[in-house]
Amino acid sequence: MRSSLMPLGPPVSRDRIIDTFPKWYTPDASLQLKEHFHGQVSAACERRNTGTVGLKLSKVVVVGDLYVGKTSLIHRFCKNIFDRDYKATIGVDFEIERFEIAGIPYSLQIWDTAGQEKFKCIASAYYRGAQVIITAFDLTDVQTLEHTRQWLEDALRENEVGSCFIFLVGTKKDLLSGAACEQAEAEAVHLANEMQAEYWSVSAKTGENVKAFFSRVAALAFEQSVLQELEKRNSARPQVGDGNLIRMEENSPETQDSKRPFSLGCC
Ligand SMILES: Nc1nc2c(ncn2[C@@H]2O[C@H](COP(=O)(O)OP(=O)(O)OP(=O)(O)O)[C@@H](O)[C@H]2O)c(=O)[nH]1
Ligand SMILES: [Mg+2]
Repeated sequence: MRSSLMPLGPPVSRDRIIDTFPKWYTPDASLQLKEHFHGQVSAACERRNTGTVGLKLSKVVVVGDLYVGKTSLIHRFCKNIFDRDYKATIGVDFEIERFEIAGIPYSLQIWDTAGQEKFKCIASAYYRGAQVIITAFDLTDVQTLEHTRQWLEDALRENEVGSCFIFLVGTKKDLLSGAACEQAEAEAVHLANEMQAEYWSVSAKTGENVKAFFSRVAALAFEQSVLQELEKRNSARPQVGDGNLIRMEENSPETQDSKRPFSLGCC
């Protein structure tokens, strides 16, 4: 199941309002290079005609080795806190973050999973139904980058092929600078391309890029949710066919159009 219904709440905070399509971190490893919402999505949002999108929770799963900073990244974004002390995640945890995107309410359910081997079987039970998979590694520890392939493989096994946006995120950016940072990022960008992932460097300690990163995640997931909603509606729309029969039209130009971003933008 991709998402579940949730009740409407109070207005979202100002820094969760997204009006323009958030940009990528680097064009060398980006899922989409466009700078605006898809035309059909903007039109649907203007008409407030996005169906149940505003009532659903889109699932985001964060995976990666222990100690890379998954919990810290989520806590920096959702609670604006940073804890220097390490407290291992046991199994899984989640946060719900509410946005308003192009005037439409939208929510992410962000799942924080344990990196420790002994909790892996508990955590992996929660991979299913992810719209976004975030594979995190520590920019100062190349081994954790190497392990992201395996984390991604495990998460994808529980999901339909091509149904998830994939991000590769280098954490603890504050600990690296200059040539060392460039070298680590270059290796990560290379791997991100192999994984068909979008690459970001972040720091939970300073907050660098954290909000921009999650805004990008939310906008890509939102756009996909709206397009899926429109596609569902279009393909179910009855049309009068030859001989005055009512038939379901699968190949209308509108339906074809709304499919295009999936092949371009999604993994
Ligand atoms: N300097 C610095 N330290 C960080 C950053 N992010 C996390 N840390 C530290 O790294 C350690 C591990 O962070 P966690 O967020 O608990 O790591 P985790 O990936 O959730 O670990 P598990 O739950 O065991 O999988 C903690 O001591 C954090 O304070 C960062 O951006 N910069
Ligand atoms: Mg943790």
